[in-house]
Amino acid sequence: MRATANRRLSETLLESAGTPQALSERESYERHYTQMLSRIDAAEHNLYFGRLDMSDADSEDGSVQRIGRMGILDDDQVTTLLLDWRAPLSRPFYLATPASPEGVERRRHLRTRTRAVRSVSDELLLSGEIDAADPHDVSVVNETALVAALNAARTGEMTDIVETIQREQDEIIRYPHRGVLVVQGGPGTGKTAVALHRAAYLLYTHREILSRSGVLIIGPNETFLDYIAQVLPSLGETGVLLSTIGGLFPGISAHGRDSRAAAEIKGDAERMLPVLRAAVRAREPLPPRGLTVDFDGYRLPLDAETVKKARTAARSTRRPHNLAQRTFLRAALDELAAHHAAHLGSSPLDGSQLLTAGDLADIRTELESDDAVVRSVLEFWPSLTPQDLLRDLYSDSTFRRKVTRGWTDEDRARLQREARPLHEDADMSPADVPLLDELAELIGYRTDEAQREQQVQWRRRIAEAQDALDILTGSAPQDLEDEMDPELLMAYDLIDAEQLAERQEVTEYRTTAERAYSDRSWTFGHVIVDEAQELSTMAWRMIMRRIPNRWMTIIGDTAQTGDPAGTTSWERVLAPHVADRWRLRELTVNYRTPAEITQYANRLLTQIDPQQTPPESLRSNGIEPIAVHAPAGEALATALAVAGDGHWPGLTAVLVADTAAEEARAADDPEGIRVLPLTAAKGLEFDNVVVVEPAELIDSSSRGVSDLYVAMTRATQRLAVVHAEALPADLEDLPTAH
Ligand SMILES: Nc1ncnc2c1ncn2[C@@H]1O[C@H](COP(=O)(O)OP(=O)(O)OP(=O)(O)O)[C@@H](O)[C@H]1O
Repeated sequence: MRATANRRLSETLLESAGTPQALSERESYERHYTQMLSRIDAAEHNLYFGRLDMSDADSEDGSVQRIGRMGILDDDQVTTLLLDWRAPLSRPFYLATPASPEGVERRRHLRTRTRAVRSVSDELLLSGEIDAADPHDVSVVNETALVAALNAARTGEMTDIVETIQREQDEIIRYPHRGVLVVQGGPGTGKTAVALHRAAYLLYTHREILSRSGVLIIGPNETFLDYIAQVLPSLGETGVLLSTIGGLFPGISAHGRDSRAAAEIKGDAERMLPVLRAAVRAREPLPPRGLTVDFDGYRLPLDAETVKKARTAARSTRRPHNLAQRTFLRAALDELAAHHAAHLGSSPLDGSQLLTAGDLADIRTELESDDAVVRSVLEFWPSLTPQDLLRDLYSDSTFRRKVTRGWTDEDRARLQREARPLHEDADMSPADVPLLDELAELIGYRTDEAQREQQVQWRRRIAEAQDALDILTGSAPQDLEDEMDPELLMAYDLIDAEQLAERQEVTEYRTTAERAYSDRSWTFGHVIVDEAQELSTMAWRMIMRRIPNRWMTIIGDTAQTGDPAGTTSWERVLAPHVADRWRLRELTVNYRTPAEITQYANRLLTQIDPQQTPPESLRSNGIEPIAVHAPAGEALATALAVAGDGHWPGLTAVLVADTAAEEARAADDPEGIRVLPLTAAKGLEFDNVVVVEPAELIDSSSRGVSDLYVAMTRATQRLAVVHAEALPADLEDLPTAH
C-alpha cells in the first residue's frame, strides 16, 4: 500500500498542470496521497493487534476476524484482511467476557515491534467453565495486555489504548446519542483516553459530516495538549483541532496570567455579561450640548435629539453594534439633511418646504460624501474591536467605574491592569478570551481570517495576472508591429487582469482544522471538552457558540476542580444551554494509580464530595507511599533531593502549589525530573510523584483539597509527600521515611 501510494504521489507530482482545473486536480490528488501515506505511517506501530475466532461461523474465512489500527482490503478490494478497530464487527474484541462471550471462542492479543511479533496471549471465552448467567461480570477484558500496558513506564507522551479498551470505556467511545454526553469519572479512569478514541471513532463513523465541519477538542493547557498530541495521529486521524480556551480566538495568543481572584470574576457570566453590554453601550454616547458640524458653509446642529433618533433606529435593528453602524449613519444623515433642507428651502412667506424630494436626496448624498461630517457623526457610533474595548475596561478607571455599576471598589480593582501600548495582545490571559469572544458577538466583529486572506490572495492573483498580461504585451512581435493588422485582436486587448484572475477557480486547500482555527464564527460538527470541570460560565458560552447543534462530549471530574471559576456541578453549567437534555455516563475504575496510593487519595474525596463513589484501583504494586519531613523553609529542596536520590525508574515529577511556582522555576531541577506547578500537571501522569507541602497546596486556594487530590493521583507507581508544616489529618498516618 505504501509503495503504491508513493508511486501515485510521484506520478501526480510529475504531471504538468496546464489548465487551472488540472492544477487543482493535481493538488487534491497530492493531498490525498500524502494523507494516505501519513495514515499508513501512523498505523505502522502494532498495526495488527487482535484476532477473534468466532464460534458461529461455518466458513473458514468467516470464522476469524483480524483487528487493527486501520482497515485493509486485499488486492481484490473485496476481501477484508484487517478490520478497523472502530468497525462494528470489531466490537466483540472489546466487549466479550467469559460471562458474555458475544460469539467469540478465542480472543488473541498480539504485540509487535516493527515487523516482529513479541508476544501472543489467548483467552478462551467459550470454555463453559464460567457461570455464564452472571450478569454482573466486571472482569477486565484482554487482561494480560492491559496489565502490561498499565505497568509500562511512562514516556511523557500519552499513548493510545486501542488494544485494551474496556467495556465501560467502549460504551462511551461508541455512544450513539447525538446530543450532550457528560462523562464523569475519577482520576485515572481513562477519561482523556476515552475522549480521544471517541473523536477517532466519530470521524470513522460519520466521516461524511465531520470531515467537513471538523471536530474540536478542548484541553486545559498547552502542556496537556502536547501530552495528548500524538494519540490521534497514532489512530490515523489528523484532522482534529486541539485547542485550549485561550487559543480559541483567532489572532490572540493568550499567554498573560491572571491572579485567581481576577480569573474568578472574569469567568463569572452573571457578573461580566452586564458589564460587557454596558461597555458597548458606553461607546454609543450622546453628543455634548451645542455640537455642530460644518457643511456647505452652514453649521448643522448635531444635537442629542438627532443622535437619539439615529441610535433608536440602529438599536431597533437588533443587530450587533458594528453591523448596525450603517443604519445609525443613515438615520443621522437623514436628520441632518432634513435640518439643512428646512434651513435652505423653507419659504420665507409661509414656511412651507420649497425643495423637492430630489433636492433633499442630493443634500443627503453630499452629506454622505463629506468625510468630516461622516467622521463627526460616527464619533457617536464608532467601529469597535473587542481588544480595544477590553483593554479600555482594564486600564481606564473612569470607563470601568461607569460600566461596573453596583460593584465594590475591591471587585473593580480585580479587573485593573496597567495600560501597555506595545504587544498588547500578548497580555491577554486565557480568562480574557471568552470575554473577547462575547464582545465580538455583541459588536458583530469578524475575525474571519479566511475572508481577509481571500482578499489578499485575490489582490495577489490580480497582480500575477497583470504580470502575465505584461509578458503577453511585451512578447508581442515587436518587429512586426508596424505591419500588424490593426484589426487583429490580441489576448491582452480582450481581457484585463481582473478577468484573468477571476478565471482561476478559487479552491480551498487548507484542512478543515486550519480553516476552523482562523475563523471565530466556525461551527464544528462535534466538540469534545476535556477537564471540563475547570471551565468558567463565560467559557461555556464561548464553546456553545462553536457548536450550535450541541453534539458534544463533555469529560471531567467535579472533584478535581481547581479553578475557582470552574464548576462542581454539571447541572449548573449545562442548564442555561441545554436545560436537562444531557446524559451522564460514569467511569469507575482507576487504571493509573495503584491501590496503595488511592487509599489515601480517596480520603480526600470524602471531604471534597461525599456523594461521589471513589474510583476503584485496578492494580496494586506493593509500593507504599511515604511522607518525608523537611526542615522549615526547605520543603522544595528536600523534595528535589528525595526525587533525585531515589534513582527511581521512569519519569519523576515534583509538584508544587501554584503560589510556589516562581520558587519552583528558579530551582535547579536534577536531570530527568520535572518541577511543575499543580495547574500545569492537570491531566498528566508520571511514574513517580513527589508532592511538596500539602498544607500550602490546601491553603493556596479555595479548591485546595481538590488540588492535593489531583497531585496525589498523578502517580502510576510511587508517591512521596514532603512537608515542613504539619500534614493534613487524612495523611498523618503515611509511613514516614528519612
Ligand atoms: N483501557 C485501558 N487500557 C490501557 N490503559 C488505560 C486504559 N484506560 C486508561 N488507561 C491508562 O490510564 C491512564 C489514565 O488515563 P487518562 O489520563 O485518560 O485518565 P483521566 O480519567 O483523564 O485522568 P485524570 O482525570 O486524572 O486526568 C493513562 O495512562 C491511560 O493510558
